[in-house]
Amino acid sequence: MDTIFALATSRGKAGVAVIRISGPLAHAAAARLGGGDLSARGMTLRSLRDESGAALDDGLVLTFAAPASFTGEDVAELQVHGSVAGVSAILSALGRVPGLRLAEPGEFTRRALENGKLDLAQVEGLADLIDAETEAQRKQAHHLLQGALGDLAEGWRRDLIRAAALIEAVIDFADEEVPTDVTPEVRQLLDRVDADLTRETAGVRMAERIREGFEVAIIGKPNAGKSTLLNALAGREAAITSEHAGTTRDVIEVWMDLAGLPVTLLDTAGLRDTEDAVEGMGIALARKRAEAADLRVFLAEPGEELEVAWRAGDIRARPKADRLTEKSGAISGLTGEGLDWLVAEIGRELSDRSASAGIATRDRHRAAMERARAGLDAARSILERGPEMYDIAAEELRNAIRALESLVGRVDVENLLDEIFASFCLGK
Ligand SMILES: Nc1nc2c(c(=O)[nH]1)N(C=O)[C@@H](CNc1ccc(C(=O)N[C@@H](CCC(=O)O)C(=O)O)cc1)CN2
Ligand SMILES: Nc1nc2c(ncn2[C@@H]2O[C@H](COP(=O)(O)OP(=O)(O)OP(=O)(O)O)[C@@H](O)[C@H]2O)c(=O)[nH]1
Repeated sequence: MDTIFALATSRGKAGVAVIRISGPLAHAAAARLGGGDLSARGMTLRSLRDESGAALDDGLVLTFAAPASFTGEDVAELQVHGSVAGVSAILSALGRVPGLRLAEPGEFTRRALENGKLDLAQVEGLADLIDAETEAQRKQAHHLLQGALGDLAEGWRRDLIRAAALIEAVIDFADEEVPTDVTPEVRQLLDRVDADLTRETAGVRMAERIREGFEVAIIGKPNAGKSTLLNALAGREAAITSEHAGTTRDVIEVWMDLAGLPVTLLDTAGLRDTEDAVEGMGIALARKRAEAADLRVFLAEPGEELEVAWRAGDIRARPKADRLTEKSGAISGLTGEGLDWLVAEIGRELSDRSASAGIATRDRHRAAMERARAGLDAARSILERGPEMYDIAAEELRNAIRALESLVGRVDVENLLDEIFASFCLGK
């Protein structure tokens, strides 16, 4: 097994930078730069030198002995000053140590997976945690990293294994007088797992929104103040505003952390009948994006006809509050009036929906759970046809069990790994 190394912190000026080394030569390599033996697990301040004895930096050297490390291998960390030149000098010196090579993106985590330190769903959680930019994303990713999905899958797997064992006992003792009516218990086990899988599968959609972000479209007539509102919420001039109706034509997207939730706000072309071909294209695009968005904020007076279908949870805000005497439900991007109310409304609606998010967060999870349910449903209906069909039912249950195992990467995932690790940053 190669010994690999990489900068684990991000490149650039920083207080401290961490260089990680993992593999059989990790401790020897750290000792070589750090001037002498290191304890199997510990932390010492060393003067780091290259092979000619020239000083590189003073740094903390941490050692972890296999298997008690992040990767499960011998690991050493060099915690050095976060200097661009200092870090490159140390990385070059490590590159000259025979037997060491630079790690590929995600390679440390890949080893942690191979050594059973993390399951596949935890690896996905780790990737999400590193990407997390809002509180909701952090919580969701941390839950996954802690192994919540693996725990769930393990519980279901145990139930299905018990159900399969009950069925197989009937097959094995078919000629003998054993209490053969195992179907009530089997049915109960299958019903329970089915209900859990149904709930978890339904929660993936919302969990995906938290992972990827919600789209909130601002729509209304030309000149309603959509771009001004977007800029006020974003806190910067993301979109051009003008008194000229029909200013915005493309969809302008602004990412923001809205009450802990990841939101992409969309500013769209004002909706009206127009002779202008380019504006017309902008309006068509506005409708399309507004319809596909998770939530629509209509800048419109009560009773004003809306040109995009209203859906439950959508919000109507009256434009240009500063010109109104009756202020309820009105906002102004120009004066800031009503913006707290609007942000709270959007936040409340999206967090209500987020409550239905499950632990599973990806298409891959949904697909595995759907395969498990298909096997389980097939087993359940085959069981009804009587004991002569039990072996086929047991086979369907084994398919369901395999699908659950793929959730945490116990089986069938070799071809997925490259894809999953490709998105990792170097040093992770
Ligand atoms: N300096 C440093 N900080 C870090 C990490 C790291 O690798 N290095 N981590 C990297 O992601 C995270 C912490 N994750 C870690 C997970 C496991 C082990 C580890 O040594 N596990 C052993 C021993 C456990 C123990 O001491 O109780 C094990 O699991 O056997 C270390 C860090 C965040 N902070
Ligand atoms: N009094 C007042 N004027 C506003 C307010 N918001 C925007 N305006 C003005 O209304 C005009 C249109 O504002 P925009 O934000 O460009 O409107 P829009 O809805 O994006 O317009 P289109 O791009 O044409 O669809 C500009 O002159 C703004 O300064 C507001 O809250 N109060």
